[in-house]
Amino acid sequence: MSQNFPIARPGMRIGLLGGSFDPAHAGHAHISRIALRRFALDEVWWLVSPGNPLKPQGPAALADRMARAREVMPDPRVKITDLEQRLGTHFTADTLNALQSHYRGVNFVWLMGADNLIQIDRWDHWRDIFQRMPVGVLARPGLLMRARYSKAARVFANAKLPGWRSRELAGSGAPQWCFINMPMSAESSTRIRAAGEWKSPARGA
Ligand SMILES: Nc1ncnc2c1ncn2[C@@H]1O[C@H](COP(=O)(O)OP(=O)(O)OP(=O)(O)O)[C@@H](O)[C@H]1O
Ligand SMILES: O=C(O)c1ccc[n+]([C@@H]2O[C@H](COP(=O)([O-])O)[C@@H](O)[C@H]2O)c1
Repeated sequence: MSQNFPIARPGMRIGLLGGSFDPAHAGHAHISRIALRRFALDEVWWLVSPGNPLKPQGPAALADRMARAREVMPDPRVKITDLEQRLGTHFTADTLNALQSHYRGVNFVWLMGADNLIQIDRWDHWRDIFQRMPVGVLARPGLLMRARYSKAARVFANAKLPGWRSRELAGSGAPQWCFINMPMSAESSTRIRAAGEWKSPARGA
């Protein structure tokens, strides 16, 4: 299954940012750059998903979302991938399992915005995600308190690494997670779609 899979050497520190990217925007680019620096990562891989299992309306065509993502994020340290499509996985826990099996010895970190920390307890096998690899959470406007008191934050309270130790996260075992409070971007795909600024020929149901 290695055809067209990005290359990664054992020991590399790679952040995985999963998302619909429908479309990709400056907020994704912003948190990727912050994650590279604050978690001392070698690379960030965007996992442009075939579709979020919790969203009833399918996203725009994968090829269109990939093309837009490449325009938005030309930084060579950030790889735009359709790995979930290639792996045939839909749930994040399955994707991370498959990637760890394929890339033995690579230090992966699951990255997500604060909105997803708030709702991750609705994801399939969500505790396994925290048990499997370190998790880096990036602040999103207006969500600080809800994120702090979210179920996931409470369940894994003892595994929280303080922000000033963020550079240790990628090399640490799991469960371990870290919340980064930084200058935030208010951009969202919802706003861009609502403004009619993103049109894709194919949109799934
Ligand atoms: N402005 C932002 N600040 C912090 N995190 C963000 C931001 N935009 C997106 N993210 C995070 O990036 C990942 C992928 O996001 P996604 O593709 O769903 O974009 P979105 O703008 O949240 O989309 P939508 O508005 O359709 O929900 C998620 O973990 C999300 O929390
Ligand atoms: O595994 C799940 O149950 C699950 C449920 C909802 C969302 N996710 C993942 O969370 C990431 C963010 O999704 P989205 O649609 O908010 O960009 C993306 O990689 C999704 O596949 C995963």
